[in-house]
Amino acid sequence: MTPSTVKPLFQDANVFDVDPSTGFMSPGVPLSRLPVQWEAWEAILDAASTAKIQPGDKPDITEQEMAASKGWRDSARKLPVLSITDMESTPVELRRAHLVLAYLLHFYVHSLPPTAPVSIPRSISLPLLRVSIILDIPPLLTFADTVLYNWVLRKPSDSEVPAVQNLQTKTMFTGLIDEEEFYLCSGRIELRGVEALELMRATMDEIFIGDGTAVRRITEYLTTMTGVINELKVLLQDVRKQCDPDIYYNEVRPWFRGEDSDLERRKWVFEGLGEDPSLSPPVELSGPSAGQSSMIHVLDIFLGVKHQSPSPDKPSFMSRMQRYMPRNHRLFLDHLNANPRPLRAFVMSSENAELHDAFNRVVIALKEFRDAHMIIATLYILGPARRAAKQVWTNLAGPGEPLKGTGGTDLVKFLKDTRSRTTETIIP
Ligand code: HEM
Repeated sequence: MTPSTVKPLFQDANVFDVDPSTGFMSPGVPLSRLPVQWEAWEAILDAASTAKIQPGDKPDITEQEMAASKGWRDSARKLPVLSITDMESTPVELRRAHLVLAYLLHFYVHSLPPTAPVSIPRSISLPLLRVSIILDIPPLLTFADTVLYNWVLRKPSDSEVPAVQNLQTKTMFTGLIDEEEFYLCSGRIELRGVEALELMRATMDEIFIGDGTAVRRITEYLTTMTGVINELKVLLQDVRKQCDPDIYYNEVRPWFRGEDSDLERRKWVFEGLGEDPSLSPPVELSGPSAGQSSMIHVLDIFLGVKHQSPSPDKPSFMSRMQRYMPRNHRLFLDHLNANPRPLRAFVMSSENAELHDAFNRVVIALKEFRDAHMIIATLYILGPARRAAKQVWTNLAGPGEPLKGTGGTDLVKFLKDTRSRTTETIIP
């Protein structure tokens, strides 16, 4: 294959909804309220926040709080099934609709008493299933809903690219700064990562040229990228500044559980599903995880980090998480994966010591990002789980079984594995 016959991989990034300024984040401020036709959804979502609906398995939940939840759920159940026909060709409305309906779904399911059957009313289930089919993502809360399409500007700005510190979260379960900072930490990483995307694009272009000048330029790009990934690590560690681990674990995280993390292993029933032949039951429902961040997946693909599944007949967690990404971002990852000239092979065949070093330093930076991430996961999940009077996660797992992540993973083993896979990418 000659350079002239090969189309650079990143050339059509826009086609995949990867914006040159905001990367995987919405290219402009996302729609913050649906048009009046769907105001009933927005209004009932506001009502959940105003009534301060609490998780049904909150250890010290009061009679009053249970009554408020029940009142809210009754109102949600009484809503009419609104048609989505008029938004079908308007992606920004579809995305906001998915977000609003998914928050409603999680409010509904997780405010139920812990042993009540999970039966999602038609008013929520039918439009959510329909919107999800068009968007080609599962009908529950995803990373895109909580982060990519869930922000406004803190202060008005003329700049096309929002400054990382100028983001504010739009929709939340608790309204707590801890929840907001949990989302914004990821949002800042997405925005800061845009430079890494640009460096990847430039690197791929140079690989297609492949001469001595290209090797020198790639070495420079990789060196810059190491600095960017180090900054992503700092942004991750900064979550500790305003997100308290116990508040996160006890008050925010319970809202995120998917069907596969349900404490009572209840099946989620989507009412009305059988009355519309175009709908089929969801296959798998994992809660939102930053494991759905395309940014980290792109870095893995670019560097050649290969994640493996614990069993050969099951997809790896990372490939499973791609099902939860916006469809075009998933296609972008497939496109990059099909790269006929991967960077790692190019570096190995170049036999250039400086390029080797620069490549390995990027891999080490990503490994160090994962080291920091493990410390964060320990601080925000393992620590509070041990401290919690009622250890919900260990209850789920049963005595002697490992602690589970939001995506249903054996948390510690899984995070150690992804880190090992990163280390294995270093060129000896
Ligand atoms: C307080 C902050 C965070 C906590 C408590 C946390 C926790 C976790 C947990 C428990 C998992 C296991 C998978 C699951 O079941 O969901 C996970 C995976 C993952 N998280 Fe986080 N996370 C945090 C922030 C972030 C951020 C900001 C990012 C980057 C945008 C990130 C990226 C990932 C990735 C890529 C995975 C897949 C495993 C890997 O690549 O190593 N996380 N996280």
